[in-house]
Amino acid sequence: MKIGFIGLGIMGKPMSKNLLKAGYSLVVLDRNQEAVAEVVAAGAVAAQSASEVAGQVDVIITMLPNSPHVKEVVLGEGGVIEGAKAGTVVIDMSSIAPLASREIAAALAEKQILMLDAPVSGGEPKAIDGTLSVMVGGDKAIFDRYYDLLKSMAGSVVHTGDIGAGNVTKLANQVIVALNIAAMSEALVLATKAGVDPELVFQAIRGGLAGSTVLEAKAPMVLDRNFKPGFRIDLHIKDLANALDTSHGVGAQLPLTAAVMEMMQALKQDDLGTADHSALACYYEKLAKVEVKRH
Ligand SMILES: NC(=O)c1ccc[n+]([C@@H]2O[C@H](COP(=O)([O-])OP(=O)(O)OC[C@H]3O[C@@H](n4cnc5c(N)ncnc54)[C@H](O)[C@@H]3O)[C@@H](O)[C@H]2O)c1
Ligand SMILES: O=C(O)[C@H](O)CO
Repeated sequence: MKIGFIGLGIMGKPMSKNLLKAGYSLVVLDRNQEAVAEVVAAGAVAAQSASEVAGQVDVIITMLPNSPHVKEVVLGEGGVIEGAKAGTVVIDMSSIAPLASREIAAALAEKQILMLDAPVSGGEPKAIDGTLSVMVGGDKAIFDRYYDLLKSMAGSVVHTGDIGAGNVTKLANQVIVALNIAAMSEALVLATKAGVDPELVFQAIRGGLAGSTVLEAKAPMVLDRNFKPGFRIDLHIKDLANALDTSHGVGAQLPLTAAVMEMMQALKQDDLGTADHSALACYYEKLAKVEVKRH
């Protein structure tokens, strides 16, 4: 099967390489020509525009930063909608606003182009290993048809409802991840300030009830002072903004999410927007005038 893949960033590059390894033929596009060259060297063919990608394939995967990027690439001038024939399927794996997914799907439906929203969790390490968690919204029959394709990049692929449900699920994921990193940061700063080695605290608690995937992935980054993304604070601000917007629309209250959003915005003001979201620890460190690190 020939697949289009648009967006070869931190996540899209390893995901596209896993599709090549699984035997799919790929037509790829990104603004970053270095990323394109790397995936072409692994066996893909490059295209010059999204409409050119769409003209050569039956399925197009997008892995772009946010709603405006997906709208531009799919519906804009030279976009997917201009090159795709009726029956083509767009699988948007970016994390975008659920409302935007529904709007893009409705515009595509006017040309009989189908869509799934299929955002992912697991970060760069799981994108490389092909063990991402994929959460999918859209027609169940289309989900079933493309389950194997998605599974070749993932450890789990779960259909959570109609179009937009994938991104609602991803917002729930992002709330949990943000609050977990905040809790971890708060705890490690407390221990450090109280004179206990944070590395020993991590070793002591990781097997207990406080242990988590977030603690395993992010505590070592804080202890090593390694804030290379990973997942940028800027992108997490985007997700929390989408979560807060969605919560207002549906009448849910997210007081902890709102608090962590303010912390992330303060870090962006301190020029940490491009740092990994584990740099949330720096917010607490600044308040407590202490640094969490291995002794
Ligand atoms: N990084 C993570 O750990 C992670 C994990 C899960 C989900 N996500 C989500 O996945 C999506 C992608 O994240 P990422 O970290 O790979 O971002 P990234 O910024 O590394 O990659 C985005 C890519 O899209 C390309 N791009 C942007 N606009 C384009 C356009 N108009 N035409 C062609 N290419 C264009 C960029 O050049 C870049 O290579 C985001 O929605 C993010 O929230 C990221
Ligand atoms: O779940 C994840 O992979 C991170 O929170 C980035 O989206």
